[in-house]
Amino acid sequence: MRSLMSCPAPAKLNLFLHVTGRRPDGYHLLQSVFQLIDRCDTLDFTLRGDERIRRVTDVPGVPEDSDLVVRAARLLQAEVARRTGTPPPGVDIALHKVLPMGGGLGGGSSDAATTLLALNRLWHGGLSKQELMDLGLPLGADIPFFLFGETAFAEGVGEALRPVDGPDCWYVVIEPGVQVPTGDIFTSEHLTRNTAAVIISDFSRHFADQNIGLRQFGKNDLQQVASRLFPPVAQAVEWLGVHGDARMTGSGACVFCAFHGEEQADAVLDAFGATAPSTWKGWKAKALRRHPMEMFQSESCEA
Ligand SMILES: C[C@@](CO)(OP(=O)(O)O)[C@H](O)COP(=O)(O)OP(=O)(O)OC[C@H]1O[C@@H](n2ccc(N)nc2=O)[C@H](O)[C@@H]1O
Ligand SMILES: Nc1ncnc2c1ncn2[C@@H]1O[C@H](COP(=O)(O)OP(=O)(O)O)[C@@H](O)[C@H]1O
Repeated sequence: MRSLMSCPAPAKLNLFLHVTGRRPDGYHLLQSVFQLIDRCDTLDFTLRGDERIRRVTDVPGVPEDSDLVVRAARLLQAEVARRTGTPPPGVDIALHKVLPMGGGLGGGSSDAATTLLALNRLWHGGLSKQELMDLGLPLGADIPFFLFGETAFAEGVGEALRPVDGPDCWYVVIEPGVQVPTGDIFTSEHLTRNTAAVIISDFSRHFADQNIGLRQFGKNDLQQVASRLFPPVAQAVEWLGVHGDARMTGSGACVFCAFHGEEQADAVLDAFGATAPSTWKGWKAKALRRHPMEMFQSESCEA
């Protein structure tokens, strides 16, 4: 049996990230806007003749069985088997990582979301978008957003999502050569957990105001803690801050800044090549209104 499907897993940026409280189980209540960008991991799926789920590429630091891609595939396989009475065929998954781990770009969650979308189709699973979101949430709080598939205002731990318009722009993103473990940031005694709640129209009004330009909305409450624990994060914010309103995404470590055009982003990357530390990486990406797998059924995956 052979059916090959090649699919993108895009990164996200948190345009702002407020910690507004804490649930009884210790998880933090957030408000954020998630923005998709056109920098992606790629996953190739090949159906097998048996029922095994295998990752066939090496991902340094992530054993096969703990990879979110493998865990997501196994969850869906069990769910489809429960619904149809027959387990769907196994699959070989080749994961080609481009997105850094512990970067705040949601790479692992995006890989898992793409896996759920691709296998739901390959297996004719018939799960709705909401059912896939519910299945993915226990694996990672960012997974529902990638399945939601468009710029979103997020609340709860990131699972309560509403569509919102983000700015149409280019981003320069810096990877400052460190990996930030999300748990270390949320457990810090220095984290503030009481930012006042905003409403979705506060965000929309901010970017509708012509005088604001690309100045960012709100703040990232995790940035101060990450900067303290990982000084290269603060250094990257300072470096990029010379060129615009720079900020960290998610729990870090990556730092980003918005620009109206690709040429401006290119000019910043020229300066980056000349003056930034050699341990950092810098690249540009365009804001995406929608997930590239939205067109999934027709074009963006070659089945
Ligand atoms: C901060 C965000 C913002 O988009 O993204 P990343 O920076 O990871 O991309 C997410 O909320 C990351 O959610 P998620 O991807 O589920 O985080 P995990 O790595 O599973 O969380 C590691 C640990 O952080 C803590 N944690 C996580 C999320 C949250 N809302 N409250 C928490 O307290 C929990 O202790 C959890 O065990
Ligand atoms: N497919 C995967 N890609 C990346 N990381 C993964 C994957 N599966 C599990 N992980 C684990 O999840 C952690 C967080 O990775 P990632 O989602 O890329 O970063 P972040 O949550 O900071 O955006 C990694 O350090 C790794 O241990």
